[in-house]
Amino acid sequence: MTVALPASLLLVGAGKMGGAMLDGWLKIGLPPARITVIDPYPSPAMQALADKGLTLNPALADLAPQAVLVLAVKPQMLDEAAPQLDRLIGADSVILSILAGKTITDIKERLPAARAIVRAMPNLPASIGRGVTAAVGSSGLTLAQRDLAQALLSGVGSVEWLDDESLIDAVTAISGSGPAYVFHLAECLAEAGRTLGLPADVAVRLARATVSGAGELLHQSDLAAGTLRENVTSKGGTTAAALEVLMAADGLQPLILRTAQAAKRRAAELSG
Ligand SMILES: NC(=O)C1=CN([C@@H]2O[C@H](COP(=O)(O)OP(=O)(O)OC[C@H]3O[C@@H](n4cnc5c(N)ncnc54)[C@H](O)[C@@H]3O)[C@@H](O)[C@H]2O)C=CC1
Ligand SMILES: O=C(O)[C@@H]1CCC=N1
Repeated sequence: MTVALPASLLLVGAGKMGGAMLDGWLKIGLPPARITVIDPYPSPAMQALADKGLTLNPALADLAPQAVLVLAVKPQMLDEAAPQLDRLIGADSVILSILAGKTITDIKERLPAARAIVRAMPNLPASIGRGVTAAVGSSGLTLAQRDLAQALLSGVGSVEWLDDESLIDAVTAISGSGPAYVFHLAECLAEAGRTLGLPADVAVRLARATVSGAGELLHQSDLAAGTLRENVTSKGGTTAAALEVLMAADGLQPLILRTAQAAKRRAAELSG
């Protein structure tokens, strides 16, 4: 079943993540003429889209209620952004929030007119249509509104619907922030390569190709990550020697756990 894209969509905050999602929505056929963007510091890409029919920073008093309002400002900017939005919420409007930490209750407090809210946590690979988003719907969300949110979110990658909003902070710690951990792995591999004597530019290229190639293999393969790891590991070989360090009791797993716990704690601090 093809679900229609929204008749009107207001994107509040078109930075790295809002901009990435917008790119995806344009690619799946949402016409620029149906999109309005509010951002005090619009990127050149946003200005270019305005030339193609997207409405950029209009007088909000002139705007009709919107089918979908996407909240994509920093969580700390919600208080500043919200007051002007309430009158743009109609009886059937869906609020789609991607703000880390901000709960459905937090959003309802700022937008009293909101009935249907989807709290979602996407990630940056959305910019190439390869994101993963976990989402949870508020009590007032109808099936049709959930389908509309699904149509938008699946336009930028895969979607996991959750019943329990309290899990979203854990999602933020794993897949929301997760791409940064992977990019840092590429930085660490390159640094290790330099320390082992490789020219810096060669080390950067090897690390980048290794992380992206392994990621793509994981994407294309049906095999579990552990099986793919074993496929690299010859008995008594170099990878086995490396993994003895990486998989030691004080190796990567406890470090990643502490990493994710720090992110989850911060998400909780951003609520309210
Ligand atoms: N960057 C990421 O990988 C992810 C970010 N998020 C969430 O997305 C949201 C945005 O994060 P980023 O895109 O990284 O930040 P960003 O700083 O790149 O984008 C925020 C945008 O909001 C604009 N803005 C500031 N005040 C505004 C206002 N009053 N009205 C409208 N726009 C305003 C800024 O000019 C900026 O373009 C955050 O709430 C974050 O938790 C969620 C998942 C992943
Ligand atoms: O760093 C942040 O707070 C946001 C949420 C997940 C990724 N970026």
